[in-house]
Amino acid sequence: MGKSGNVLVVEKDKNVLKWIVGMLEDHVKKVITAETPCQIPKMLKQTTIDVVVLPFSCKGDCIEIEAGIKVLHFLLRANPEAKVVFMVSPDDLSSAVKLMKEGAVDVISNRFEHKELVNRVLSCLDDVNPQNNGGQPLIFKPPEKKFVYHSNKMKEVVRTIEKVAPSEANVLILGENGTGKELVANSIHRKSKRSDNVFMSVDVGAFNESLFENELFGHKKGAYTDASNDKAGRFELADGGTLFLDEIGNLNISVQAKLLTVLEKREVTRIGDNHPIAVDIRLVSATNKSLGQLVEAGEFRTDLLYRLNTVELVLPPLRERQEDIPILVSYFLSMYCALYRKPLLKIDKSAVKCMQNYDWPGNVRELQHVIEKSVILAEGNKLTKEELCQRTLLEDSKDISFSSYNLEDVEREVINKVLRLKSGNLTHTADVLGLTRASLYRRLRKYQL
Ligand SMILES: Nc1ncnc2c1ncn2[C@@H]1O[C@H](COP(=O)(O)OP(=O)(O)OP(=O)(O)O)[C@@H](O)[C@H]1O
Repeated sequence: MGKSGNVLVVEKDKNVLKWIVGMLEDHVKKVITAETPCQIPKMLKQTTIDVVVLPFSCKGDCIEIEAGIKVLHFLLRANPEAKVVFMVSPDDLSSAVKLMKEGAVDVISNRFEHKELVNRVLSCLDDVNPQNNGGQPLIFKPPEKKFVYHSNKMKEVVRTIEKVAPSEANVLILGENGTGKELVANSIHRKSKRSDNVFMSVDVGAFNESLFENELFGHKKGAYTDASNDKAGRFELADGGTLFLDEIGNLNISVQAKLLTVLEKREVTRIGDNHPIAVDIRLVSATNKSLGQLVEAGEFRTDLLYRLNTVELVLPPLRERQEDIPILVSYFLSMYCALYRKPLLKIDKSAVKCMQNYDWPGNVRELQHVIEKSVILAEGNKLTKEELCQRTLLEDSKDISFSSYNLEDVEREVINKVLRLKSGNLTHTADVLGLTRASLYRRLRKYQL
C-alpha cells in the first residue's frame, strides 16, 4: 500500500514529538516537525502540507485561542484543503467549539492516548487521498489489551468479575485514576451474554447538561439550529449491549435526574421527539470519587446510586499491590518492544525494585507510560534503574527528602512535585493531593506557584 500525505507536527516536548513521528512515519509519506507555530510559514514555503497537528491551551507552552485562530486562518489561506487538528485540554470545550467553527477539522484531547492522535491523522489523510489507500480506511491497530495481575487482591477482583459478568446486574467500579476500571468494565462485557453486541463507553463527566442529553439521548432533525439530521444517542446505539458510564461521580445533579428516569423506564426519547424508544442495556459505571461522600454532601442522588451499585467492585491502587508490578512491567515491555519493533529489552532487578518502592499516583496508566517512554528512548538492550529514574520522578518516591522541614515549605514542595508529575493539570493534581480544586487554587495563590 503506497504511503501518502505530508504531516506537520508542532510539539515542544522532544520526547512526545519523537514518539508521534515514529508512529506516523510508517503510514504517511513525510512527517515534518516544528517546535513552535512561528516556524510554520517557513515550512509552508518548502513543501505542501496536508495535515497539521497543533497544541493549544489557555496558558503555558501552547498557543492561546486568538493566536490559535490566527495560525488556523494562515494555514487555510496557504492551503484551503489543509486539515488542521488541534490538541486541546478536555476541560476547554468552548475553545474546541470555536476552533472547529473557524475551520479546524478535528480537536483532540491533549491528554490523548497517542494511538488516538495517529488514528485521527490517518483518517484526515484518508479524506485527502482516498485513492492512495485502495479505498481501505487506514487504521493504526492498537495493541490488544490484556488484564494482567498476580496479587491476591486482584485475584479476588477477578473472582468477583467471573461471578458477576454472566448476570445482568448493574456494576459500579470504584478506584483511583488509571487502576484499570475501563479494562474491568470491558472484561465484564466480554464474559457476559451480551459479548456479541456493542460495548459503548461514555465519559459522562465530559458533558454539560445540553451536550449530555444530545449525546446520550440523540435528537430529531430540526430539534435545534444545528440539528440537520436525526441522530441516535449512545443509549440507543448500545441497545442489546453494555453501556459503560465512566466518571459517573462528575455528573451534575440535574443530569442525574434525567439519567435516573431513563434507567427506570428503560426507554429514551430523542430531543425534539415525543416517541419513547425502548432500550435494552446492561449498565456498568465507574468513578474515582466516593459516591457515599457525594451523597452526604447532597451532590449525588441516593436513588441513582442504588440503581448503579447492585454490585460494587473496588480496584486497589497499584501502591497497595506491588506484587503486580514485575508482571505488568514485563507485559508492557513485550507489548511496546513489539509495537516499536525493538528487540525485547531486559530490565535490571534493582530497577524493578525501585518501581515497587514508588507510589504510582497515576497507577497502572503511569507505569505503562513510563515503560513506553523507556522503550522508545532506550539505546542499549537493557533498562537500568538510572535510565528509568531519569525519565520519571521515581527517584523522588519513598526516600522523599525536603530542603526544609518547615510544614509550609514541605507543602509547597509537594504541590510543586505533583504539579510536575501531572504536567500542570490542576484536576489531576488536586485528585492526587486529595484536595478540591478550590483548595488547590488557594494554595497555588498562597505559594505563588
Ligand atoms: N491489570 C492490568 N493489566 C494490563 N493493563 C492494565 C491493567 N490495569 C490497567 N491497565 C492499563 O492501564 C491503562 C489505564 O487503565 P483504564 O483506562 O482501564 O483505567 P481507569 O481506572 O478507567 O482510568 P480513569 O479513571 O483515568 O478513566 C490502560 O491502558 C489499561 O489497559
